[in-house]
Amino acid sequence: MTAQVLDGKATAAVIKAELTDRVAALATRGVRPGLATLLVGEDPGSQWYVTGKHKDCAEVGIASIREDLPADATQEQIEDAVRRLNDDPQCTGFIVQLPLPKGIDTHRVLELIDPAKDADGLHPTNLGRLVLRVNEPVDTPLPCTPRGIVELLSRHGIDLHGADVVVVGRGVTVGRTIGLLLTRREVNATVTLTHTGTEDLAEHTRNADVVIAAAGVPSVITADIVKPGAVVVDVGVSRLEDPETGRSRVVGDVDPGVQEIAAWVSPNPGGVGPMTRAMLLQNVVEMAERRLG
Ligand SMILES: Nc1nc(=O)c2c([nH]1)NC[C@@H]1CN(c3ccc(C(=O)N[C@@H](CCC(=O)O)C(=O)O)cc3)C=[N+]21
Repeated sequence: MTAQVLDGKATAAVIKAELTDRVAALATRGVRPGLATLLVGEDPGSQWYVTGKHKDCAEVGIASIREDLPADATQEQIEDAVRRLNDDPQCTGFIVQLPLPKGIDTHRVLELIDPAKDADGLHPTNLGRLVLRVNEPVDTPLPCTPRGIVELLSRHGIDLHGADVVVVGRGVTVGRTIGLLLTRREVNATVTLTHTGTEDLAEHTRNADVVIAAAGVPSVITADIVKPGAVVVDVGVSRLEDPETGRSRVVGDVDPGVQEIAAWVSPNPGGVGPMTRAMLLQNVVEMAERRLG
């Protein structure tokens, strides 16, 4: 038996179609959401991601603004760019593409973002509000990858009520924040957060109904440590050089053998990545809707 596919690409397309209608409804009320990206430096991977975000915006009718700074931009120049975007009325939400070059104080840059324009949902104010109001209707932007994972599962009819979820990896963008979404009353999962200090990872994952692998370690989740019939979400992104072609390819945290034992597996690419991008658009649309009240 092979696992069913948690199709992030197809699900993201459905969400983008819904957002297209919401953007059109905003237009009738005179509002055009606008996403800006701030990219520092010439890293090809980062440029590729940013270009993708602008394409996504065009697809749903969101205006997009691109600010690129050279790799040797100073802390002050980067902070000035953030202030400009905070003040730009065309920009209703923006992201600072990470990572920033070495020597830049990333936290200082991110804390300068106007929380009402924080499209990533990673500003300390928004993370704090999420913690404080976790079981109230959330009226702040939410972290895109965790939100995308919860949406990917719910749109495949997977009920997490009472499920034992094991999260692997304690990074800020996924591991540390996803438990906040999964333990909201309307989701009601039980969450265990594991990390490199965990004594026996396998003991945790073998008992899990759902494994969310966000460690960034290729094939850390193998078939022998997954419960038969489990749901496995592959968030990890590692780049490995293919010795035959010399080209780099993306590999996830989930070993292909897991497909023989799990009930559901998210492909990578084609799973969580497209959902993250769709949730960025959703945050931007919601921020624009909130401005109208
Ligand atoms: N401020 C900020 N916000 C981010 O959200 C952010 C960031 N910085 N820095 C980098 C990471 C990475 N990230 C991805 C989003 C989508 C895919 C994605 O859609 N991937 C495709 C293709 C993967 C491929 O072939 O390379 C897929 O999974 O199918 C990947 C990675 C957002 N990030």
